[in-house]
Amino acid sequence: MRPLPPFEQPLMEALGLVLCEDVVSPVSLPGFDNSAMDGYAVQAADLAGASRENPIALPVVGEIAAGRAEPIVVTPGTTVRIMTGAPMPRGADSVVPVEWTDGGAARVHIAQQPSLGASVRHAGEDLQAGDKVMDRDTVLGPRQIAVLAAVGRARVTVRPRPRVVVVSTGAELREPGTRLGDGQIYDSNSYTLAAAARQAGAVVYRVGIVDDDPKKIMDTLSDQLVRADLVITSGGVSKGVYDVVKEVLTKLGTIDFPEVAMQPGKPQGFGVMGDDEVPIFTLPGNPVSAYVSFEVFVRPALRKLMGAMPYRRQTVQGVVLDGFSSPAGRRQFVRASATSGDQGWMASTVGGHGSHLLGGLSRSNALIVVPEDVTSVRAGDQAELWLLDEETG
Ligand SMILES: Nc1nc2c(c(=O)[nH]1)N[C@H]1C(S)=C(S)[C@@H](COP(=O)(O)OP(=O)(O)OC[C@H]3O[C@@H](n4cnc5c(N)ncnc54)[C@H](O)[C@@H]3O)O[C@H]1N2
Ligand code: MOO
Ligand SMILES: [Mg+2]
Repeated sequence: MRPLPPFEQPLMEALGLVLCEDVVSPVSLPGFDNSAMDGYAVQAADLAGASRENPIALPVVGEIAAGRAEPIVVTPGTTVRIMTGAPMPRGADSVVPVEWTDGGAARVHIAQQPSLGASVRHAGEDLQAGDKVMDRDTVLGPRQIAVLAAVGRARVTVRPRPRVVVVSTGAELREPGTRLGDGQIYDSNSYTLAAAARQAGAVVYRVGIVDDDPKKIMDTLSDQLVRADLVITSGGVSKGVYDVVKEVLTKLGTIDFPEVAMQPGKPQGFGVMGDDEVPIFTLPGNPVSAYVSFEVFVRPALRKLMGAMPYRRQTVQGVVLDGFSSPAGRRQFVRASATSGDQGWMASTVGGHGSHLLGGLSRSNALIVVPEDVTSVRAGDQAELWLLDEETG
């Protein structure tokens, strides 16, 4: 699986994406000497000895607002009213803030001498034309977008959002908003996975429900391939008579269906489909298994397609507040509610451990990771916590 080929995007569309060029600034910042204060541009030497008791009066020979380039010169013994961000007039070396003055328009009384150069922001003090301001592979967030805009970039070269097709398999599934018949349940997985993929930066096509019918699954997946950079299915990968996803995909692609030593999320599938070798994850159907599998396998894969390498999940160490047992030989991901306070991170389990138990999922914001060789976690034990809801734009 390789990162998607880069293309040029308008700056705002690049939010959350990975930069694919080194950015060199064509301009200096600031671009010109300008005032840091609303006040008066002066020659500091004119104000020697100025005090509240004995202010020095200067004639105001003009005014410069931000955005104006007035051809005014501050000669000795004169001043120009100036606003924050306005270009410094020739001749002036310092700015007196309006608070040190009586605010006069034609003539101003100044009660304090500024130090030489005070409140002047110098051309190029922030960065120089020709400076490299950003490295390729940077993930573009608000702070990076700020710098790109400030140096005048309207478009940047980034890797695109992966197009992700999400399919739920299962004859028992119905769309939310419709009536359930006997034995039927609402399809939550396609929503879970679509939401998670979109939040991770993908453009998502939620195809929804396909029956456990090999031909229907085959036709749907073949049809969807044209618009997919990645396909995610859920359900039908265990040992049931109607778990037909494996059978179909063996014909459509080169896919492995391993059992992974984790809980939830034991039955998994990953491989490539079609002539373009589109990657596909076949996640287990149990709702919590599907979600945890997304976090463990799909999120890093999306980041790789987007070019962010290597993917490093933010994890913290925290104290587990309630004890539980954990299966031997499987890495367990336990949904939890985590908070950080004076004592560091603390986590309580929510909603039970069964991979069908969805009720508590909405109250969780973390996963407690229990290593394969640990079979019991006691209240007060330290554990690794995965903080969920990482946003990438
Ligand atoms: N004999 C065995 N049975 C099972 C094993 C096993 O090792 N041997 N593994 C269990 C584990 S662990 C898991 S996880 C599940 C995986 O099942 P499948 O991937 O085959 O998924 P399904 O059978 O289609 O569904 C399982 C379960 O999840 C519900 N489901 C499915 N899709 C959705 C959806 N889109 N939205 C909400 N809920 C969904 C489905 O109704 C089933 O209850 O297999 C165990 N069995
Ligand atoms: O591995 Mo299954 O995903 O535990 O329920
Ligand atoms: Mg099954």
